[in-house]
Amino acid sequence: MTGHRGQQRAERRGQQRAERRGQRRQEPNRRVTDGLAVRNVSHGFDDTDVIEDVSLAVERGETVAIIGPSGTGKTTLLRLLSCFHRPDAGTVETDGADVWALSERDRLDVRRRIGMVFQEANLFETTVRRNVSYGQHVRRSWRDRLAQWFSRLRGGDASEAVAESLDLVGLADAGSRPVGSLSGGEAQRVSFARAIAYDPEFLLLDEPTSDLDPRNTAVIEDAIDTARTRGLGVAVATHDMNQAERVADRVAVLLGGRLIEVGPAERVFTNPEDPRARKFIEGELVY
Ligand SMILES: Nc1ncnc2c1ncn2[C@@H]1O[C@H](COP(=O)(O)OP(=O)(O)OP(=O)(O)O)[C@@H](O)[C@H]1O
Repeated sequence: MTGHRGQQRAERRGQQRAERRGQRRQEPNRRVTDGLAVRNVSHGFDDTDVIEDVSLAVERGETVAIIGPSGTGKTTLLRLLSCFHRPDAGTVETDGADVWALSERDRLDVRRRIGMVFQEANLFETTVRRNVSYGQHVRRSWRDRLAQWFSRLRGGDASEAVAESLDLVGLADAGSRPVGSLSGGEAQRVSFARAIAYDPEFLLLDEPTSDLDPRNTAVIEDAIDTARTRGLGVAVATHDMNQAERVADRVAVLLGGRLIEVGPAERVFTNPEDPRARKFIEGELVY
C-alpha cells in the first residue's frame, strides 16, 4: 500500500516537474563523459521535491563547490552523486555509464571509487590509525584486498597509504591516539584522511569545515587542494562563500533545489548571470 502511494506521489511529482521544466531557463548541459555526473536528476521525499532537474558534472582534477542557503538540497545532491539515493528521475553517471543501470556489484565498485566526508566526523571509538585503515579496508573490493595481501607478502606496505593520508592532514604523529582525545577539528581531519586513504577517484565533502576554527579549516582546504592536484574530482557543499572562492575551480549555485548558475569560480563570484545568485553571493539572500 505504502509502495503504491509512494509510486503515485513520485508520478505526481514527475508531472509537476514536467510542467515546470517548460517554464524554466535550462542550465546548459556540459556533456561530460569523463567523471562523475548527475544529469537532469530530480529527487524528493514524501510529497516534496528537494532536487529538481539538476545537471552537474565533476571531472577528475577539479574542485566544484556547491553553494546555497541551508536546506536548499546540497546534501541531497551529494548523496545522489555518491549513489546513495537512486534519483526519482534523471541519471547518475560515471565516465558516461548510467550507474543505476549497472548490476549491484558494478554499482558497488563505483561507490568504492567515491570517498565521502560528512559534516560530523563519525569515527569509531578506537585509535586514529584504525579509523583511517578501516575506511581503506571496507572500501576495497575482494580483488583489491587480495592484491593488497600479495603486495604485503612481497614487502609492500598498505599502511603507507594510512600514514600518508594522516600526514596530508597534519596528523602524522597521531596514529596511536584514541579518537576520544581529539578535538572536533582533529576528528574532522581524521575523517578526511579516512576518505582519502583508500585512494578514491572522487571526493564528496559535505560542509567539511562548518564547525572548525581557521587553522583546522586551512588544513582541510590544503588537503582538498592536494587531492585535486593528485587528480581526484572533488565536490564540496558549503554555505561558506569565502571557502568556495578559496578552493573551487567551478561553482554551482543551488537555490530551492534548482541549479540556478554554474560556471568558473572567478566568473560566478565577480559577475554572476542570475540575479538570485548575485543576491546570494552578495549576502542579501539569506534563508
Ligand atoms: N531523508 C530525508 N527524508 C525527508 N526529508 C529529507 C531527507 N533528506 C533531506 N530532506 C529534506 O530535504 C531538504 C534539503 O535538505 P538537504 O540536507 O539536502 O539541504 P542542505 O542544503 O544540505 O541543508 P544544510 O545546508 O542545512 O545542510 C530539507 O528540507 C530536508 O529536510
